Amino acid sequence: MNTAGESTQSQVVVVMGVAGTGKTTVGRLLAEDLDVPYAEADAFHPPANVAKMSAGTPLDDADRAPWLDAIGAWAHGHADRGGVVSCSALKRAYRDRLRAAAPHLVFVHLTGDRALIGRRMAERADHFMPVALLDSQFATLEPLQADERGVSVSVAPGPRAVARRALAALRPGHAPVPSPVATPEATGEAPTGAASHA
Ligand SMILES: Nc1ncnc2c1ncn2[C@@H]1O[C@H](COP(=O)(O)OP(=O)(O)O)[C@@H](O)[C@H]1O
Ligand SMILES: O=C(O)[C@H](O)[C@@H](O)[C@H](O)[C@H](O)COP(=O)(O)O
Repeated sequence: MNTAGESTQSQVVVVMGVAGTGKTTVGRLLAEDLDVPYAEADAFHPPANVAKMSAGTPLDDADRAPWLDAIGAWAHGHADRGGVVSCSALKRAYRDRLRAAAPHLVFVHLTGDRALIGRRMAERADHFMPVALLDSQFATLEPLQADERGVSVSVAPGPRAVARRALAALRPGHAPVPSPVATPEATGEAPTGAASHA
């Protein structure tokens, strides 16, 4: 990753993935480690979006457009200082929209299977997002493609390990091809996209 040889410190990192995958938890840890501001995607939703999800209806592209634009504006505004923002960014088109506002974004896709994420969501208290929407989140999800700057990290381990693995994957000079001592299985991370190959 870091094809341009940039320091992770001055990058804006988008922590993406389906609801309940740990974007908030891991995103905060990453921001702390990088010593950059953190922003929570849910804070950018218009109230109507929160009401819709709370009622058990998935958002559509039109609902997500102003939300993505608000997150893109935040990312653009933090391009110099760096930052970490959570955002499900489920579709390629959504990530394109974010990149249109902030071209140098790098994505950390947190991945986990439906059963694990469903359990974690069910245990999470005081959150508007119903577990019932998880199937639609997985159905909508389009993983990072080969030309997108980013890495995928499994959320099977605890949050600190996930954050550590994400940071390692983001570091300049990260091994482009998994070596025998650092396979995706061993590290819990699955490099994806052009960025992970730098
Ligand atoms: N790696 C992890 N291991 C165990 N539990 C986790 C992990 N990451 C997040 N959690 C827990 O899972 C729930 C969902 O995490 P959260 O950060 O709110 O996800 P998201 O922001 O993607 O919806 C929370 O209760 C959180 O404490
Ligand atoms: O695009 C969407 O459908 C929503 O933005 C969704 O992906 C997001 O995850 C919710 O805001 C729930 O919040 P959590 O991801 O924090 O559960």
